[in-house]
Amino acid sequence: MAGKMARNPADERFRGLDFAHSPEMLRMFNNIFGLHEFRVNQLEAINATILKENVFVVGGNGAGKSLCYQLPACLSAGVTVVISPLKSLILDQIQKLSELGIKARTLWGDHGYTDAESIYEQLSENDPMIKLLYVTPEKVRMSRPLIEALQSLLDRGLLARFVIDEAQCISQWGDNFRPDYGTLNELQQDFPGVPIIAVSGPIAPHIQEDILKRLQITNPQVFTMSFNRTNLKYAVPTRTTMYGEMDCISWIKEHYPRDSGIVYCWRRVVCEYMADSLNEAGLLACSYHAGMPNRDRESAQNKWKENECQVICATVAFGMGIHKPDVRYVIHTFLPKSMEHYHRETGRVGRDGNMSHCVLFYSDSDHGVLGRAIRNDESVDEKSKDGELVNLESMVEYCSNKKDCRRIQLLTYFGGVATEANLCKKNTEAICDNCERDNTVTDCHSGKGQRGRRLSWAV
Ligand SMILES: Nc1ncnc2c1ncn2[C@@H]1O[C@H](COP(=O)(O)OP(=O)(O)OP(=O)(O)O)[C@@H](O)[C@H]1O
Repeated sequence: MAGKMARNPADERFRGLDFAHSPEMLRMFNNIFGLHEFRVNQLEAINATILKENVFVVGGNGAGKSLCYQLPACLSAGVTVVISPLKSLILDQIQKLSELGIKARTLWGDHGYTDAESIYEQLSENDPMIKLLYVTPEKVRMSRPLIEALQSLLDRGLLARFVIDEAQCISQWGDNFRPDYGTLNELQQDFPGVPIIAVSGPIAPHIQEDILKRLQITNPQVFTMSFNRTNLKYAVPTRTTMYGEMDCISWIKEHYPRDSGIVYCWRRVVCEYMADSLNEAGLLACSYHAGMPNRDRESAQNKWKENECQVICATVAFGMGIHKPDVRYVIHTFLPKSMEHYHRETGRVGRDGNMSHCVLFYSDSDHGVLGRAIRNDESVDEKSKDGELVNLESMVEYCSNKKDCRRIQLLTYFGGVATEANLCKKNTEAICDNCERDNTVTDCHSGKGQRGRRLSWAV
């Protein structure tokens, strides 16, 4: 049942601007958010959310998923509670909302007592000014004062909805690094009648199904937003050395000798080796990984954000919650864990809409090395390992496919709606490596993607 819904396009009931809330919603869309045209399925997801449906929104990076709950939050009476995994993501959102004049606050584990007390006080008012309250999953499950404040909001009819952001963290197939996400299905029993909107980054249909099953959301309306980043140019060249430092140096010097970029490395030690190699070659590089003291990590990140350092050589932990608009390239020097990881990691470039590159330096040997690492990982249970190995196979398939359009391969994998405008040939610049070769543009036209599956063109 859930699987079927995950693939279905938005329900027609939620289309259009004929609802009682539409005029005010449109006014806020234009005047507060400064936006003029809804993106694919955005209006439908917003309407369904305002109409108190349980909603699941899935889409690529920068697709505009946040608006699907931020706009309803402004329009609804009461407080929208957003559960988000990372402080950096939370702070980024709150800053953006403050700039728009929307009152958003956060409570996290180490929040100062006075701030927390003032927030609880505001939540106890008859008509709280706070429209969005951001919390971590740990906080919402463990903090007695917060649970009591939410219960009080519920009793007074002021708990507008729960938003589960970064819902891909719930799946055993994806990022199961936050166990408290796994208990969020209890929200429905603890706060009956409060709608839930789950928001996920790029995930394949089988992972959507897994998340819906785990969250046990009653009758969810599923909306898929775009996975296609038309300004990104994908390529998978062969890696010529073990760590790919020479490949990176010559590629960066040829394409972006001065622009901002990210080089993802497999291990912490490789980040440092890569940064040293790039610096020796005359490129300004910093390393960033969890083994560094906080102070050094922050300093590297700030230097990179301020363009004092051009390339950041990091493990994939880097980038979540960092919205630097002018990142021109992301290079992977090893095989990403899954198509989901790859899509998310490459999603960190080109947020300003300008042409940007996603280069994956691949070696056939990566398959065996990563497969062994997964099998030998004692911290992961056998079932999760099986999921990770299946994910890895999809990634290998993508890298080994030298024929089909990369964009189409990605879209097919994510089960997104492909339109004529999604074709590489429609992008004057951002044509993938496979389409640049002779006969492959014809394959794009035939609509054949990965494993020969056909895409449904909505033209
Ligand atoms: N309808 C729209 N028209 C133009 N810009 C939009 C629209 N909706 C959202 N945006 C803009 O797109 C950018 C990305 O939006 P948002 O942060 O909601 O994306 P997201 O899907 O949550 O991505 P991520 O998962 O990467 O955070 C923002 O700058 C936002 O203002």
